[in-house]
Amino acid sequence: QDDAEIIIGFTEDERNTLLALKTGFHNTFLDEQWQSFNCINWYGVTCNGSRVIGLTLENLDITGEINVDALFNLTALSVLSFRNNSIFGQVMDFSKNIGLERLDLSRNKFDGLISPSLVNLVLLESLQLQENRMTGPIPWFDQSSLKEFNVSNNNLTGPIPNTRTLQSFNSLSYDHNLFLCGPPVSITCGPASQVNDPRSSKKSWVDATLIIVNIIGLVFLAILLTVFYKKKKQVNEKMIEKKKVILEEKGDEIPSNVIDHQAKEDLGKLVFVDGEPEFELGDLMTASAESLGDGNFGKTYRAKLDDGRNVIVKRLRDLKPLSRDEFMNQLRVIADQKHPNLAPLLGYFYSNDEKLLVHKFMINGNLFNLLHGGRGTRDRIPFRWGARLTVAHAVARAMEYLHMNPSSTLVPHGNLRSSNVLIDENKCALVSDYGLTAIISNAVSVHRMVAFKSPEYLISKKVSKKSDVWSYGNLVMELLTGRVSILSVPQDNRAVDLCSWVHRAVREEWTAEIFDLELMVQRSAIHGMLKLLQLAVRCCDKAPENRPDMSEVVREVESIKVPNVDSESEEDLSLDRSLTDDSMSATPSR
Ligand SMILES: Nc1ncnc2c1ncn2[C@@H]1O[C@H](COP(=O)(O)OP(=O)(O)OP(=O)(O)O)[C@@H](O)[C@H]1O
Repeated sequence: QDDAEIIIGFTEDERNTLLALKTGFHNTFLDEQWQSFNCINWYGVTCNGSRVIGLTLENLDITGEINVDALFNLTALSVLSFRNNSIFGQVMDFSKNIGLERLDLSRNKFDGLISPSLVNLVLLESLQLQENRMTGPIPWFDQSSLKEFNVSNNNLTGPIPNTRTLQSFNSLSYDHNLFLCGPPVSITCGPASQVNDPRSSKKSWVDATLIIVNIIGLVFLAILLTVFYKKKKQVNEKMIEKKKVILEEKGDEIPSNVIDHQAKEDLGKLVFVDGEPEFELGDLMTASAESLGDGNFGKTYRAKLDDGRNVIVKRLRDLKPLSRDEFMNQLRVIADQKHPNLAPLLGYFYSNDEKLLVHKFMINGNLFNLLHGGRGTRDRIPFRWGARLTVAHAVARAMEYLHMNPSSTLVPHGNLRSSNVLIDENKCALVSDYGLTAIISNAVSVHRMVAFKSPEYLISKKVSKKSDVWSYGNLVMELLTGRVSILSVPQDNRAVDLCSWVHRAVREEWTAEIFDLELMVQRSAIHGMLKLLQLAVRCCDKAPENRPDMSEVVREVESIKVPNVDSESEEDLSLDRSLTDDSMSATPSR
């Protein structure tokens, strides 16, 4: 036998397991390092002479996915760290790694549930799962060995189990999750949130029986309600018909609230903002749908109706516990806000299980993609100064309107960011996702909405219209610098805290580097760009009272003049004119 083929330090199964991992990682560094037959030469792998006991692959930019059963053969493993990579997919199953003492998967992109196999690791001392995308509840960890524990910055939900181990860590271990409740965090759990001790089989059996009895009761109730509502609907329809006949006989116009009333009485019907139903819920359900993303408040789909029309459907989640009437009232307030620079709501839907918003589909996508998409490629369409100024103006006008509206909430938008500015078929900028603070649960708003990242919220837990002004300042800085704002995509590794970055640039006098290079081709625009930058800096002032209000912002943006490109001697490098200065308009032609 050839000497080189003698495996030293680990078993053949272990070596093959590591090679399989390496294949999934697509990491050239490991490809070079993990080759020999002696464990001692393998980067990040620790062997005790015959078995693998440690695997530490930190900060290596690994981007692959790991099979859930990938570590089954590493049965002697006591330390595992994949800290600070970009590994995605479900967390692995550790049921065969019973000697594991330290596990660090922090700062990756793991999603799905925290593996329940971890609760059986009786030697586990340290568990670091922070800064991932894990969902669902925290399993019932009660091993006394566990001394370090961190699940912060994930999307975990539900009550924190009441075990001595989990209760011994402070709230920092649980910070920044979608919705964790109960001690040690300060959010109280609602009556519906209950977590069961999985070891209490008797209790589970009693609970299961109760659940079955409840389900039978609910089914019965549902049948009763359906019969009741059908009857009620028939009576209502007859009454409305009668009312219409009387009004017609009298020669009166039929009031529009007859239709509204009818919709209100009809459980599970789409309510259209502007009068007559254009399609039914059934049409949406049978339409072919493409997912556009999983936003902070639900999934967004583009649905193609049978007649070829596209509409946007948002399936809302994490709402306040609103009754049907409260939800409908709030939606009516949102629907009543009409401005040429606000993305209009077409309709909405409420049932116990489903809350939907229907919007017009904006064919030109969002401002984030317009600003950052295709950079460094030939597909990039230059986004010039005049067009950016027009967007700044359009957004300011929409925000001014929201702020002047008498029915506006404490923070009328709450979540102004570049992905919430849409571009319509006329290249006009429209602000979307306004008014949601009124319906989204406070815990989620606090974690996800831009206004709650403002200095005043961090210091005094207060937001106001001026928090929207701060968000606007950040958005304008994103427009001027062409850098990804941390408020737009916090997890993007290019993302920058633009307020601090611009302040530093101004303080250290490297102002020339502030502006997006794409803007610098038009030298005569510098004066206007500096004016807009000064305005953005004021909007981002730490003290809300020093920020201008939105009306003042509109006036200042309007005072900035766009130089006439034709009269300039300078070179405009843009070949594709489709998104240059003249093509963007502040007001859509409808
Ligand atoms: N009416 C629309 N027309 C076209 N694209 C839209 C429309 N509404 C939303 N989108 C796009 O769909 C994607 C998902 O939107 P969604 O609002 O769910 O999440 P988001 O904007 O990324 O974050 P957030 O939940 O904080 O608003 C985004 O790229 C958004 O720009």
